[in-house]
Amino acid sequence: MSIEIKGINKYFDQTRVLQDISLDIHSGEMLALLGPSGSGKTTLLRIIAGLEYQNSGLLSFNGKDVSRLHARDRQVGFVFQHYALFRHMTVFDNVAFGLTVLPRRERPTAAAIKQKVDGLLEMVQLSHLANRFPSQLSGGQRQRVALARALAVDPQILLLDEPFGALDAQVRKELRTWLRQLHEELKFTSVFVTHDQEEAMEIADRVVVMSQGHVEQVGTPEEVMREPESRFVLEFLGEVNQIKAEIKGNRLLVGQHHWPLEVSPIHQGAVELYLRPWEVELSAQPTSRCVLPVQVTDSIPKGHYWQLTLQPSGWQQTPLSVTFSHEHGVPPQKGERYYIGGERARLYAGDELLLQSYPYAKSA
Ligand SMILES: Nc1ncnc2c1ncn2[C@@H]1O[C@H](COP(=O)(O)OP(=O)(O)OP(=O)(O)O)[C@@H](O)[C@H]1O
Repeated sequence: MSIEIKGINKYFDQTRVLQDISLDIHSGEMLALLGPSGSGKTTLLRIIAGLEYQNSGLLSFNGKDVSRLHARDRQVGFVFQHYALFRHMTVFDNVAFGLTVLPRRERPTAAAIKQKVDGLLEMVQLSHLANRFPSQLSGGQRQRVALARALAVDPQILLLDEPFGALDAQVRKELRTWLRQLHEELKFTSVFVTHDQEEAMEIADRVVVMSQGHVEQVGTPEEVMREPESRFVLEFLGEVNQIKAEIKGNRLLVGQHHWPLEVSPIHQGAVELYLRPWEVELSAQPTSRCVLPVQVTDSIPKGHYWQLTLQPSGWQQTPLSVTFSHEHGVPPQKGERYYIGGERARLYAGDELLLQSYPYAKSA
C-alpha cells in the first residue's frame, strides 16, 4: 500500500512542529525517518498511524484519503521502542491478541488463530518460547514478539518507532538484518523512525532526513550520503572535516596557505571547506593541489583501510579524520608529515553552497 503525504502541517499549541511535509512512500518500500531529536519524526509517524491528526494537509493510502480515519481502521501495525507487551499474557496470547479482539464477524476460528500464531512464531524464531511470559524473555526476544503481534492482523503498513533503540549493539544488528529479510518476504510498506544513521543506511530503501519539522532531503542511502543537498545533511550524515577558509580575490586561503581558484569567485570573505574523511588527498611533498601541512598523530589499521588522525601544522587546532585505502600504497605512519588537499571539497558561505569538486584550479 502506498502512502501519500501532501503539505502536512502540525501545531502543538502555537508551535509548528511539522512544516509543509510532502512525501510519496511507495508500496512495499522501507523508508527511514532520520533526524536530530525534536525534528518531528515521531509526530509524523503518529499522524500516519492515526494516533495524532494533522492541522492541515492530506494523508492518503493508495490514493484514498485517510486523514480522518481512526487508527484502528487504517490497517496499520506499530512497534515501539518500549515493547508494550501484555505482562500477564504468554508470548502466544500476546501475538494472538489482535485477532482475538476482532469483532465476532471478522474473528477467525480458534483453530485458524492458532495456525496463524504458530506460523508467526516460527517466522520470528520463537516457537519454543510460546508459553513464556514477557518477563522471561530477553529484550531482543520481546521485540520480536512485538513484531509478530503487529504482523498478526496482516497490516498493509508497518510503523516502527526506534524499535531497537533500547537494545544492545549486537542484538540491534541481528534484528536489523532479520527485519530486512522479513520485509523482503512479506513486502509490507514500512516506515521507521531512528536516531541511528547506520541503522537507516543499512535497512532503508530510502531515507528522509528531517530537521526542525521539515524535510531536508529524501533519497537512497547512497544519495543522501554522497550527494547531500544541504549543509545540514552534509554535517548531519557521516563524518566530515570542516576547515575555516577565506576567499580573497581569486584565491582560497587557509591560514597562510592558499590555492588559486579555478572559477571567478562570486563571494569574498569567510567560507567553510568541507571534506569527507575519504576525500582527503595526501602528498609527501607540497604540490599545487596539496598545500596544507599536517602531521600524522594516529594511524590505525581497520581491515581494508587505515584510519588516520592528522594534526594541522599551524593553520587550525582541530585535528582531521582521514581514511587511507590500501590501494593507495604504504599507509602513513604516526609522526610523518604530509600535505593535504581534496578533490571533492565543498565550499559553503553560510548555508549557501559556493563550489563543489575541485574548488581550486586542477592544473594550477
Ligand atoms: N504532545 C505534544 N505536545 C506538545 N509538544 C509536543 C508533543 N509531542 C511532541 N511535541 C514537540 O514536537 C516536536 C517534535 O517532536 P517529535 O517527538 O516528533 O520529534 P522526534 O524527531 O521524534 O524526536 P526524538 O528523536 O527525540 O523522539 C518537539 O519539539 C516536541 O517537544
